Amino acid sequence: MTLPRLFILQEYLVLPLLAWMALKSKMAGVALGMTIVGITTAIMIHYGLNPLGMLQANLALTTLGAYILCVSIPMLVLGTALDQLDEQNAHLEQIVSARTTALVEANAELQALAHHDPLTGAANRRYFIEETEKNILRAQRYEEPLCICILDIDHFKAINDQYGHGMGDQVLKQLATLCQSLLRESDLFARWGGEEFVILLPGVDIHEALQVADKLRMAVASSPIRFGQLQIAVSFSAGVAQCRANEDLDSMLSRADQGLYRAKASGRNRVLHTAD
Ligand SMILES: Nc1nc2c(ncn2[C@@H]2O[C@H](COP(=O)(O)OP(=O)(O)OP(=O)(O)O)[C@@H](O)[C@H]2O)c(=O)[nH]1
Repeated sequence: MTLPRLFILQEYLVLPLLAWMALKSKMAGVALGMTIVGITTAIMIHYGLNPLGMLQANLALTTLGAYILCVSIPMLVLGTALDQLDEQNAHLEQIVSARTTALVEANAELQALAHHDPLTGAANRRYFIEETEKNILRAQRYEEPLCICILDIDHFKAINDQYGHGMGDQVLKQLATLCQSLLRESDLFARWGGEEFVILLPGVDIHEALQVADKLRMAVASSPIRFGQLQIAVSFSAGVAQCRANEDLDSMLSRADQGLYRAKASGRNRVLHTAD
């Protein structure tokens, strides 16, 4: 039996279906689509429902074979191209993701460089100023105590002159590491410049700040700095100031500096605050 030409499975009507399957499932879709078309048409031919409008089954099967060959080649090309496109997209996504990770890491490194002193690893002057100014405003608003401390290594020039800059750098590094290990997480230890360091002590009044600074002073004085075969004793002098109402960082630094000056003048290796 031959189906009326209008109602039979028109070969070109199958093409949009195959193209759709190729787009959806790429090569797998093309293979599945061609299999469904081939099997369905072969079964129809077997039962005499000749979808290709031919009376002779063997002629219809030959035509089906040729049809499948003609349709499958462009569909396979399409499926392969889409598969390759997918692979390229996945590869591009990998590259973008790797570059994004590298950028995030580089950004974190830049942030660390922008906030830290390269020699000692302590916070740098700029970061200290930013953080301390914020903390001063907060402390004044909530009427909480806050102190800063300036410490300066004693006779540092003599250390450089006598043992060389390598030893001088080692002193700076080891002193910074030791002091940081003795401070709270909420404190901020920073290199102000040269052999001078500053400490932000939030939530701490002048009595506690003097105690903290003295604890650091004693620890430094009793921990000789080792560099190669050399071992030397180091000390520092420090000045401390507690934040007053409406006072800014410059004023606090200047008062702490007066304490430091007095500590140096009265023999070094001590911690003092301003007399006023
Ligand atoms: N090794 C080294 N030396 C530095 C660095 N920055 C500054 N200095 C040296 O630190 C020395 C500071 O000397 P001074 O300001 O005279 O102070 P001091 O010798 O410690 O004297 P007092 O503070 O009065 O006890 C100078 O010789 C600087 O060259 C650094 O990063 N590494």
